[in-house]
Amino acid sequence: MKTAAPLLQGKDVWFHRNGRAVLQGADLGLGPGELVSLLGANGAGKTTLLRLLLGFERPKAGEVRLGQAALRDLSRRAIARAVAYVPQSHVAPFPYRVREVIGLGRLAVTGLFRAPGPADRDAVAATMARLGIAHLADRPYTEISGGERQLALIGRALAQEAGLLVMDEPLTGLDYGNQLRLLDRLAELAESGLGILMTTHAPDLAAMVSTRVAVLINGRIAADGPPETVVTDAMIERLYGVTPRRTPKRVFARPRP
Ligand SMILES: Nc1ncnc2c1ncn2[C@@H]1O[C@H](COP(=O)(O)OP(=O)(O)OP(=O)(O)O)[C@@H](O)[C@H]1O
Repeated sequence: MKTAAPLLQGKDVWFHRNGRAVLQGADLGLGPGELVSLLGANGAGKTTLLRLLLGFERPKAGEVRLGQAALRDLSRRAIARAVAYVPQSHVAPFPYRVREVIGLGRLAVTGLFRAPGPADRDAVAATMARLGIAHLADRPYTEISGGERQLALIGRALAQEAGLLVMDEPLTGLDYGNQLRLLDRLAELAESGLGILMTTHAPDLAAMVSTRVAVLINGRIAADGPPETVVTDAMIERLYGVTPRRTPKRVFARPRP
């Protein structure tokens, strides 16, 4: 990472959509070396909170701060130098090669009006090596697997040289193996100093790797702390309205001998 990441912090954030209060005083922070999972039921407002933390939307009340500055006072480029965003996995309309997708991250560093130079090509190569995807460099982004696509998007974010990474449901659509592999990569990146905030619908997986788990309920962060204190049976019931199951449920009666 280029510089120590500043703290990104949403403080008492309020936001309305269609006259409905989606966020009602949410507090959430992200610092270097943290891997924070944000849990919440469908429609709870997780993506909305991420968009506010990234400066794509402005809170109706409260504020978002990046280091010493209010986010609203910073340019899009200044924010992008500090905070990279990996949106929900998508299929690109154009078959860019993986190295080109990652190269797009350099725009935040070089600006739009300078052609990429050897330093940019080196940065892209180093990023692919770091993520173990150098062998995919010349493959079209549209023809790689969901797990590989997710790594390419993380590569694009890392090439931006931002110290903080915000990801929206990175586990969605990945098979169990790729989910675990991706989480291991994210844990390694956090150990190397990157601050990572991700939304997820997989509390058990989040609990395995996160340094903190935050829970969004009724527009507020209802809990935020170490996984073992937050991801409890009681919290799962409160979040999703179900009792967690760890043993298989027998649907059919056993045949009589
Ligand atoms: N573009 C939009 N226009 C209007 N309402 C929206 C829009 N996007 C989201 N909403 C509404 O805002 C609320 C919060 O949505 P948001 O996408 O932030 O939730 P989420 O927790 O990320 O949900 P999910 O887990 O289903 O992805 C929901 O009620 C949703 O219907």
